[in-house]
This record gives sequence, C-alpha cells and structure tokens, in this order.
Amino acid sequence: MELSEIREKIDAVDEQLLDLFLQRMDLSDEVAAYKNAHHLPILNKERERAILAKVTEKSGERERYAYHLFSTLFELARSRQAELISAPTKVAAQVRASLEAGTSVFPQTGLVACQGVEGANSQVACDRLLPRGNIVYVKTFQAVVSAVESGLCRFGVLPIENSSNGSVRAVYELLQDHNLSIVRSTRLCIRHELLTLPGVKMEDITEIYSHEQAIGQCSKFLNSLNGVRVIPCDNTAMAAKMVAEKGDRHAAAISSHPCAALYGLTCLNDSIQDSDNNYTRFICITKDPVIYAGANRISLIIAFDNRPGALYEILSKLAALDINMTKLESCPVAGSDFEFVFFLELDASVQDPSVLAMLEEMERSCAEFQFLGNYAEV
Ligand SMILES: C=C(O[C@@H]1C=C(C(=O)O)C=C[C@H]1O)C(=O)O
Repeated sequence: MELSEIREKIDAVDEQLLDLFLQRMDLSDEVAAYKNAHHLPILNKERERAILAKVTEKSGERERYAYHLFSTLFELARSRQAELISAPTKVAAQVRASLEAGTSVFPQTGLVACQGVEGANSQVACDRLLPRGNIVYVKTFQAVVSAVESGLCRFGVLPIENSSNGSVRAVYELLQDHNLSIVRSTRLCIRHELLTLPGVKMEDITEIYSHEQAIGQCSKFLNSLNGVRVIPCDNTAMAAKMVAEKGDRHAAAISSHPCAALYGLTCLNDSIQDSDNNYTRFICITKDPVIYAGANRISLIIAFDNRPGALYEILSKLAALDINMTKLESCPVAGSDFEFVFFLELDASVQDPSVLAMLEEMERSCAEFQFLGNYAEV
C-alpha cells in the first residue's frame, strides 16, 4: 500500500477515534453529575482496574500501549470531572482574587530589606530589582523575611540559586515555612575577588573569610592553597568589612569588586571563581500575593505521593500546554525517609486561563502544592 493510502486510512480512524473520545467524555460528564448528586468520590479505582484488565487482555502483544492509552483516558476523565464538580482549590482562588484586584505596574519606590552591608551582591540585586527603593540592611536571610512579614519593609531581596552551586536551600526553606510571594527576579553575573589590606602578599594569608555560597563557588582556588583556614561568615561584603576593621594582615576576604574601594582593601586576585559563567538569581518578595503586569514566570514547590507516574503526569500536562520548564530540582525533605519536594519554574502566566486550570489540577493531584508567585525577570 502507498504511504498516502495508509495515511488516508489513519485519518479515517482518527476521525472515529475523536468522535468516540468526545462521546466518552460526554458520558464521563454524566457520571460526574451523578457522583455530585450522590456524594460519591471522583476516583473509582475498582472500575478503572476492571476496564484495564479487559483492555489488556484484548490487546495481545500491544497490551502496554493499550494500558497507557486507557490510563491517560481515565486521567483526562477524572480531571474534567474535578473541573465540573470540585470547589476551586485554595491557590487557584487566591490567584483569581489577585487577578481580580487588577494587575498593577511594579512600584518604583518602597523600603527593601537586604541581607548584608553596602557592596554585597544582594545590594547590587536590590538596585536592579528596585532602582528607586530604599535599602534597609539586615543580618540574615531570616531577618529579611521578618522585615517583610512584620510590614517594616514592603519588599525583601534574597538570593535563590547560583549557576555553579544550585538552589540556595536556606532561602527555599524560608519560602516553604512563610507565606510570601515572589514578585520579581533578576540574574547577576558574579565575580569573586580576593581582598586584603594594602601590601599583604599571598604567602601572608592564613585565614580567608566569606559567605558559604562564595566559598563553594571558589572551591578550586581554595583547594589549591595550603595551610589556610576558610571561615564562613554572613555575607561577602561583611567579610571585606571585617578584614578591614580587624586590620589583620593574615586575613583575606572573598568579596566583590566594589568592596575593595568601599572598605579600603586591595585586590590580590580579581577572578577566583570556579567558572567565569557564574550567575546568581535574586528574588524580590512581598507579604501580599500580588501579580504585577508583565509576569511571565511561575515558581512552585510541589510534592507527590510515592507512586509510579506521579511526576510524569505533571510533566505531561506542561507538555500538552507547550509550557517551557526552566527549573526542576528535587530536594530531600530533612528528617524524612527519602521523601522529596520539587522546585519548579515555568515560563507561563496565570493570565492564561488554561495555565490557571492546569495549576488547579496540579494542586488537586499533588500531596503538597505551594505557589510562590508569578512575576517578571528583569
Ligand atoms: C468515569 C468515571 O470516573 C472515573 C474515570 C473512569 C473512566 O474514565 O472510565 C473510571 C472510574 C473513575 O475513576 C466513572 O466512575 O465511571
């Protein structure tokens, strides 16, 4: 048979398939109405198992394809039924409320909580995220969160991931434990310099201070040194400030370029990071779940019940809507028996009703679902 002839036949089968699929979905809608009237649950595992047994028996050597097709049909029927009869989910209701409040333009001014001191990478990020904001410096990531939660600052800026070191776990943990929204993000190219008091030579150094993230990003340089103690501190700019204030000629700081001039230090080596493509993403957080105009990125934290295909179901929904996933990272839950949560980022906007419907479906099917925000990267 010619290819064109075979394809004609496939077209005819597809037409029947589509017709039958729509008929099946109509019947499933009727089942939904019945279940609603009789207070029955949507999922009926026994019925699904019985259908699968019949289908696989009739499909011979192609049983696994038939199994997969019918499992997908059930999944579609159940998600349509949930759409018809379930109350809106918590997150979807909250997102709709944010949208109904009207999307506003990102504010130009306001107090911003920033971890560190002048010259910190977070400060450069603050200037990028809110060029006309007023910075309030605090000591820790937790203090940034508290400043925003208490209303002291309208905004807070935190590092969320680095291209060499991955996610900043401490920040994700704070986002999991507090009800905050991401309203903007930005990406900075980070260079690390080795700063000392003027006149200090490499061989004089016995102690190097910096933030844990920076230490991780300069591991090759640090491993090449002998007899040097590496001491983590709160912030790269604080490390520079400390070396300057102590006046210790055996100490050095891993810090950013502006800190040399800011704290009267000299640069001994102007590029000690493992990779020259070293980027850190920073987020701007608020207390209220606001979605500003131009939002095109969604951040989520989700967890599944431990069952086959759970992650696949989520990914297939994204693929069906042609949504690009820019991040998928699994993170072990501390103190659990190998349970994981997933950090997800999507190129999508909740202004698109099909995206919002998909998030609602995800919320229904996931054991844990946290919507961190829909925002623009600047
Ligand atoms: C359609 C129904 O609801 C769900 C979907 C099923 C299906 O698509 O065949 C089967 C059982 C239920 O989990 C039903 O209960 O019959």
